[in-house]
Amino acid sequence: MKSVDVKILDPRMREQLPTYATMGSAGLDLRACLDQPLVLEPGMTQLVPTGLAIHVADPGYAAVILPRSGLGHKHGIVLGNLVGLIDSDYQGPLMVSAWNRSNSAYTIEPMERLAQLVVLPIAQIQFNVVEDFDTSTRGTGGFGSTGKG
Ligand SMILES: O=c1ccn([C@H]2C[C@H](O)[C@@H](COP(=O)(O)OP(=O)(O)OP(=O)(O)O)O2)c(=O)[nH]1
Ligand SMILES: [Mg+2]
Repeated sequence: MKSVDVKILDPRMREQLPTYATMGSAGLDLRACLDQPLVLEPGMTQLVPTGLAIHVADPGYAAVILPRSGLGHKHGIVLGNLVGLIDSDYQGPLMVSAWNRSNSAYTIEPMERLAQLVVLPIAQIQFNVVEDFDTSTRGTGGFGSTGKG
C-alpha cells in the first residue's frame, strides 16, 4: 500500500484518521471539522475544513475529493467544484466545498463524514504538435455517434 504524509490540523482527527471502510474501498471518508452544526441553505456553498493536510509528493499520483453517494443522492449535498483535485505538491489544508444543490436546508454536523478522498495514478504528458492524427476507429465521432441501442 502506498504511504502518504498527513498532518493532523484538528486534534479531533487524531483518534479518527480516515481508513478504508472495507478491503475493497477506494475512498477514505473526510469529516467536517466544524465547531458547531452548519446549516447549508438550498443553493449555498461553504468551504469546510477536514482537519487534515496531505502531501502526496509523487507527481505520478493525485488525490481527488468526491461526493459521498448517500449524501449526494438523498440530500443533494455534493461539491461546489463538482470534483476537488489535490495536486501532488499541495501541502495546505484539505478543504471540502460543500454545495447544497437540493431545495431543502441540510445541517452538517461537526465531524460528520462529508466527502471522500481517492488517490489516483496520474500521467503527466507533454504535447507533441502534429498536423494530422494517425487514423483511429472512432475518428472525430462523438456525442452519441455510436447510437443509442
Ligand atoms: O476541493 C478542493 C480542491 C482543491 N483543493 C486544494 C488542493 C489543490 O492542489 C489546490 C488547488 O486546486 P485547483 O488547482 O483545483 O484550484 P485553482 O483554482 O486552479 O487554484 P490554484 O491557482 O491554486 O491552482 O487547492 C482543496 O483543498 N480542495
Ligand atoms: Mg490550479
